[in-house]
Amino acid sequence: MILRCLHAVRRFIPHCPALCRDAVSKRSLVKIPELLYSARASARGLSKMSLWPFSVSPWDFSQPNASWNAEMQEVYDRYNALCEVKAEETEKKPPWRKLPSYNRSLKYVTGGVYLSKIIQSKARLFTRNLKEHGAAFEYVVFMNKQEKRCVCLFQAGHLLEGPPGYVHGGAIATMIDTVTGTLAGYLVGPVMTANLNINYRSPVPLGSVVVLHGALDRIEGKKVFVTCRMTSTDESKLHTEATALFITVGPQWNSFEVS
Ligand SMILES: CCCCCCCCCCCCCC(=O)SCCNC(=O)CCNC(=O)[C@H](O)C(C)(C)COP(=O)(O)OP(=O)(O)OC[C@H]1O[C@@H](n2cnc3c(N)ncnc32)[C@H](O)[C@@H]1OP(=O)(O)O
Repeated sequence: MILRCLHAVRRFIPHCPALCRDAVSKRSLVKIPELLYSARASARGLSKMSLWPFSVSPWDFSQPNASWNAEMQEVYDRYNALCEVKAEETEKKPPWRKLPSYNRSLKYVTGGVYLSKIIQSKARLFTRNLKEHGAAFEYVVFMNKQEKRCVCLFQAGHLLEGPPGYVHGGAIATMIDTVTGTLAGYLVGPVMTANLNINYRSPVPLGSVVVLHGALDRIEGKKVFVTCRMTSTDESKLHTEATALFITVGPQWNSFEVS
């Protein structure tokens, strides 16, 4: 009976969040304790989590979940606490802000006049296209707009293997592109990656937690230069260094053609 109701609700909510999709499967009943665990894991996260399966608000993938290991949770708590610290007495907003993360970054951008509606509706952000927690990219970005920098906590899941036991270089590049692109986009609006240069210094063990430190280098007209370092959580070990160039793209972005 419950499942029939859930199916009926689903039919009338075409774009319900992942949780709602989960809720209509029998497996979802197994996932409910996991959600409650997540909620307990972060009391702060609880206020922002949607435990109500029929919510039409988009699912925020950067909330703590049961797949996070103790290190990920500990570093998250540390940065999350900064989001409530005001810079000065006179400062209204704290300098740090946790960014939400959805599985469509720009749901209503057409992506091109010839992109079919089916492709559009099925399109998902590359780093957020798995329902299984912890399998691939578990990450959360904290932004400091005043200092024009951000940090990203990244726990690399088992599906990101490259060399045995270590994270694939392409997965690392994906995270660097995501973090630097998010920073550039946050500061100047829509951008496209024009150039990404990466030096891999030491391999990242699968399942480990690392921190990506993104910083604005400079802006020259349409060009936005960003640097990124990937380190261990205590910053004692450098895994990767990178520079990225983004080009600001205006409203014409909507009219890109897909050949
Ligand atoms: C708030 C935000 C939240 C976001 C959440 C989402 C998270 C996800 C974030 C994920 C993020 C993922 C993001 C992704 O993955 S984006 C996907 C990967 N990137 C692409 O597919 C981009 C493909 N390329 C292009 O579309 C164009 O070439 C672009 C748009 C990049 C430039 O266009 P165009 O070619 O028409 O350029 P222009 O004529 O206006 O030139 C302007 C200036 O730029 C200089 N230039 C150009 N190219 C290069 C180059 N390669 N090296 C050095 N310089 C270069 C150029 O010389 C000129 O300089 P100047 O003569 O003025 O000095």
